[in-house]
Amino acid sequence: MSRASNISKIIGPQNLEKLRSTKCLLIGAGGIGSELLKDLILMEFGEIHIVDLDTIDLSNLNRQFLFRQRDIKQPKSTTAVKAVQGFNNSKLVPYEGNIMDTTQFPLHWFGSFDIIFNALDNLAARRYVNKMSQFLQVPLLESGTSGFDGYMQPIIPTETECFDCTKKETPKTFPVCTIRSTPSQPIHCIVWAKNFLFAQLFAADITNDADDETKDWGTTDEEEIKRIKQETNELQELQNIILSGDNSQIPKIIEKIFIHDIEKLLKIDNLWKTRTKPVPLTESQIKTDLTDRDMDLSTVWPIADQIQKLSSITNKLMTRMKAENNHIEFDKDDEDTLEFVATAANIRSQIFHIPMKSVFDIKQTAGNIIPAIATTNAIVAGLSALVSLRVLSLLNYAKISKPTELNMVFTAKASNISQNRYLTNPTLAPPNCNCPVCSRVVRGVMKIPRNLFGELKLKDLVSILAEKYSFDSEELSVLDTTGHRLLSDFDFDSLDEKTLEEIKIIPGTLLLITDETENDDGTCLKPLELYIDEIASDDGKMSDISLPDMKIPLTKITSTTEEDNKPVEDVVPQNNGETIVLDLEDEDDEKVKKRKFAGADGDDALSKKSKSDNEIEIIEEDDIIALD
Ligand SMILES: Nc1ncnc2c1ncn2[C@@H]1O[C@H](COP(=O)(O)OP(=O)(O)OP(=O)(O)O)[C@@H](O)[C@H]1O
Ligand SMILES: [Zn+2]
Repeated sequence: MSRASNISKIIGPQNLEKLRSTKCLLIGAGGIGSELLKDLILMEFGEIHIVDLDTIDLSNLNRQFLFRQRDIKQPKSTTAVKAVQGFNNSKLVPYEGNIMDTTQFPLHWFGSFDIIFNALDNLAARRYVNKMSQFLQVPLLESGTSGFDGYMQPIIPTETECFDCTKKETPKTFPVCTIRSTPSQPIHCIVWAKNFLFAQLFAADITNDADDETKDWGTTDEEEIKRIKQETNELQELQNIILSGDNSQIPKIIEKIFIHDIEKLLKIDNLWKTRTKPVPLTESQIKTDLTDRDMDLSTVWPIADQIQKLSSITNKLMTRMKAENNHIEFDKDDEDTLEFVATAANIRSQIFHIPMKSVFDIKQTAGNIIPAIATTNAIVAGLSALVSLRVLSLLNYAKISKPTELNMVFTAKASNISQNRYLTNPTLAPPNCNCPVCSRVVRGVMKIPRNLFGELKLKDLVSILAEKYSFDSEELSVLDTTGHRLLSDFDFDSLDEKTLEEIKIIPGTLLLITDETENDDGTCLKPLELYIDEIASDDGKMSDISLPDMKIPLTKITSTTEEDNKPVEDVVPQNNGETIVLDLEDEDDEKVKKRKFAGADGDDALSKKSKSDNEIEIIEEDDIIALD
């Protein structure tokens, strides 16, 4: 029996025809994405557009079954499409690119799809796609896995919870001083070795922000801050040694980092009142032997071997610098960079009385590797594909009368199967009325003729919006949520005379417009999120600018504290109190809004970022870093 007649039996010939004319977007061609692509093809979706920004790595091959050894370094999206050509009746369209790139993937492009499948691995992209689905009211099937655990959540905009209705694990930030002066866990040393030492020595374009007065050092101890700044400056001298290619100076580099810098730290008495003092290396421990030896990456080496390996690997990287334009990025799959970070982290651990780890273990941490299980990916992708039939109302025997009858799925105590069901499938909840993404704002698209971006001033934009929506222009704040910048509010108007182009409001920018006026009854207008789009015209006029026709609803004023953002129910599976991070990472852009609401001020607001460039982001739990 043919595949089509099988599907036809299940969903009926009419629904099969509908499925064959359905256009879907699949974002991510990794573990879940490869599975989903196969599933969607087998179900005979009419068009499948697949986006991925990455190329294939050796480490993907064990579970991303569409890829082979010969595909390494090839783009995932196009390779995945090539791999399935043989059994495919769907129209397949691959794209190499970042789904958040508004030039390649503008809002209206998302609008051409009937349904979106997320098969991503990071919070930023998930949140972005969630927002696009909310803008356009396109259903989204969100999914993720971590080892044996996984989840799949259909999101029907305005009807069911969105991705941001529930609180997600967000990366934890370590104070600079913990990383730079007082590490107490292996991860502190790994972050130091990767983000500070390696970046400073080998990423030549690293900016020196040691003099940044506004930087949050995580300490007010002047002496300590002074030491951190001085250390950064001195490291730049070490980078010069690396650039010189003079390998006779390698022992000097190691001596400076693991003896002199530690001795300086020891002089800051305050740091060691309640902590065990670090013990610097001794000069006799520092090797001049630069021979590169093969070592077992799964064992913890003695300190002498760590030092010898660090010397030899520094030598190797020094040589590579010349050939690689004086810039080497850390890459978990680049053994030299990994071994540098691992040995430097371990030597620092030894100095601070922290257990050392094997290179293999450090690779998991520094490379942000969350064990991926092919079967979990297959289960989650399969559920996502099957549930899409209900979302699209193509399963006559499982029709829903309202979207909240749909189910989401997540594993419950997957690693302890005997005591629990493997899968839990609660029905969907309605949107969380406190959700900053789907409930607290109204949305729309503002279309501006292309030629006006260089003419229209911010103040013109403010008055157009004020007139259209009866905002009080004096009380209006404009926040660029894409670039995390406050552009204008009642006590910050220095950008008002600038053109949109000058302040980088471009097609794809998301603006949050808030009228801060509080009515007597404690209500205010809901904030408006606008997607800025262009009209492809070079002689457009102000009257061509289009804004959605709508009345902005009133809302009760609530404070924007963490409490308010509390989810109705936490749907991210919890395992015996342990946090399971479902492949989430990156920043919480709502924080930016909150910071702004709390009163971002001053002329530096334009350059104000959500976090300082040097802040180091870590997901909870010892072994997962979200750094890149
Ligand atoms: N912003 C984005 N735009 C497009 N594709 C993205 C974006 N962010 C992540 N991806 C893709 O999503 C996929 C997620 O797949 P998966 O979780 O299996 O990760 P992986 O990189 O393939 O595996 P691992 O991280 O375990 O080595 C990746 O192929 C990644 O390139
Ligand atoms: Zn929401």
